[in-house]
Amino acid sequence: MSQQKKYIFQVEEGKEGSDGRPSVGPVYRSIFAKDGFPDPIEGMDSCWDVFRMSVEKYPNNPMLGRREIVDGKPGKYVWQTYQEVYDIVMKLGNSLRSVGVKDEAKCGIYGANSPEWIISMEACNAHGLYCVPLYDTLGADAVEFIISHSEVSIVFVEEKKISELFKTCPNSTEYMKTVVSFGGVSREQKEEAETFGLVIYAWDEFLKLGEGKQYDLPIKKKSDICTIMYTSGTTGDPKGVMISNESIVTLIAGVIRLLKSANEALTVKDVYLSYLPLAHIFDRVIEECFIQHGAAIGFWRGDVKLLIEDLAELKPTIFCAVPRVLDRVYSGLQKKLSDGGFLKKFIFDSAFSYKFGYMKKGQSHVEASPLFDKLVFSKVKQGLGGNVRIILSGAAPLASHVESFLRVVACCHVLQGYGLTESCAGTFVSLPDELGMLGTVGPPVPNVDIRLESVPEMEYDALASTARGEICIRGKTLFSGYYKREDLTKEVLIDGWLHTGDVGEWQPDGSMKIIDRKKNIFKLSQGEYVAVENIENIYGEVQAVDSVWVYGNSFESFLIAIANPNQHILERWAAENGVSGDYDALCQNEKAKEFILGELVKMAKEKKMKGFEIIKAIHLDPVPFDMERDLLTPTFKKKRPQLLKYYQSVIDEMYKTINAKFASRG
Ligand SMILES: Nc1ncnc2c1ncn2[C@@H]1O[C@H](COP(=O)(O)OP(=O)(O)OP(=O)(O)O)[C@@H](O)[C@H]1O
Repeated sequence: MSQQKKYIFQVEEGKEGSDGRPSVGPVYRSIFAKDGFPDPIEGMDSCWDVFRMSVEKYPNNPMLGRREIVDGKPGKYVWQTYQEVYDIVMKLGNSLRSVGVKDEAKCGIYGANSPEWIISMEACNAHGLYCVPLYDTLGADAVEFIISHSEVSIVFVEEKKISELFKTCPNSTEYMKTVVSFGGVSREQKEEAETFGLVIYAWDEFLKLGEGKQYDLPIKKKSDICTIMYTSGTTGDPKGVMISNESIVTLIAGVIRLLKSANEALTVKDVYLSYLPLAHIFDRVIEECFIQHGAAIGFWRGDVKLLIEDLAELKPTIFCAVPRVLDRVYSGLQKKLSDGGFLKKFIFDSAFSYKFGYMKKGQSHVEASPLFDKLVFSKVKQGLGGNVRIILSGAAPLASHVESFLRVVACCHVLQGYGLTESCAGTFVSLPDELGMLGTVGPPVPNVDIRLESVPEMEYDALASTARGEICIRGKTLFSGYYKREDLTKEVLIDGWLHTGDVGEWQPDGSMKIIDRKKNIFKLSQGEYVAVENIENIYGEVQAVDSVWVYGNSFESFLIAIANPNQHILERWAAENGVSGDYDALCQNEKAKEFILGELVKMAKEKKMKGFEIIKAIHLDPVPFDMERDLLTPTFKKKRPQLLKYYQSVIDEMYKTINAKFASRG
């Protein structure tokens, strides 16, 4: 670690481990914080200030937009200005007070992103309430858990989720007393609510309660909690991450500094498509940044099949995505290319190699090939609406082949960020036009300190010349603890350092590469440690599969996998190999399984994976892993305990068959 790292500088020495504590590497900070961390904007102490100050500065700017529906058809985006939104927020706040909601009460928001979602959140911010977001994809069990755990007394709910919310009754009514619909409420729903001792209001009805009343807004402190954000639970029960005003205002200051240092900036002209769940920290902080800049936020219609159409109409300038969305963009483009015939593909591939070649020589994506951008790649840009200048991927690892492809063809910056709910999202982000940062999450943002901690059981050494270890974060963006789980807080927050559970490797330029996850390792029966996400990332590069879940446990000596094949490729293979049957039948076909397994094994060998990392059997599910079956989180991460439960019988059968085969061979 002696060489000069361009994008970070050392602020503390590393230390050898002692008293059972592992060694820690040196503490590093972004070069953009060389003269100190950026202070939050003056006068901005809370989330409420973020919004309030923008209302004062940009009252007439469009803030929240949704598509107007004319004769059942979606039309243009219709906007509410900052001032208009503010007026509704104030009314809503008065209504909240008038039904007896007190300071620091917990207020649930359950539904897909919408203007009402943001308005409800801002009303909570105004009155110092703890906002508790609930993903619209959550079922009654999870909603009940969160409402009861966080003691939510009032819930704002999307109209179509009311029935799901009622399923949590009567258990949830120990705390929940009032429900406010984002839209209307039927007479039956009113009656049902009554039977549970609940009061339910339609949106307009609730707004009227506050009319003519004026309640003072409490003074908000930086240290106040503004949100209890429940993690989506890839590792077990959701945890209530308490996020303070300070975390958010510090994060915003860091984003401004970072963009400025990279010759970028958000402006009032920026437009954002709000479709990633606001209940997740990634989208929440991006929207806070947009609000702080007086920029515009347009909402999707809540249907993934209509996303591209909403994109085309809104024409956003910044497009945030989780890798799964970008994977779909990638495979959609690949399919179009292979369907387009030899000549089109040849021209595309040639243009791609030419432009990528110049980018590798250090040219920016704009300079590398303006001609091919215009002739070949402009269609891809148009597919995203035509105005996107930054694609930001976050929340999970982005496959390198998808990243490099998009960096060339999307004609905009493609950046990858890394963070946790506990670190208020963005902790690392790659920099524009730095091709060397491909496959990394870039250097730290300029408001945190980072150090690696050795993980001896996985042989990661934070003091080695190529330093590897668990990523630890220190700074004011960190959470204030898990709500009512002091025990869990103490496990991850030690001496001010958040232990992320993710393993990283410093790169020579000061970027971080996420190489492993401490949270999902297990031992096979012969004693070998398996870092399953790492392995899945490699198998994920195989074109013949859209998604793969690798499984093993300490009672078995080998790994198996469940995969969603790529339908197009599997059907093409079947046609070429004389295998008949529809897609569902193909997924059952032994030869088809052999083909997919063969492709995965080929990749494993190419990437020099160890013998025990090579999967020995596969099950093909034609239905992609989904949220409906509770197999994915709303940010499309695999819910491993649930996957195991769902596929348990298939897994038992696979192990039985293979073990019998091994036994018969002696
Ligand atoms: N760019 C990235 N590359 C790799 N992993 C990432 C990236 N961004 C986020 N992650 C992963 O996401 C984790 C944080 O996720 P988040 O805070 O959303 O929690 P969760 O997945 O919802 O729930 P849980 O804490 O229960 O796993 C990180 O610890 C890391 O493992």
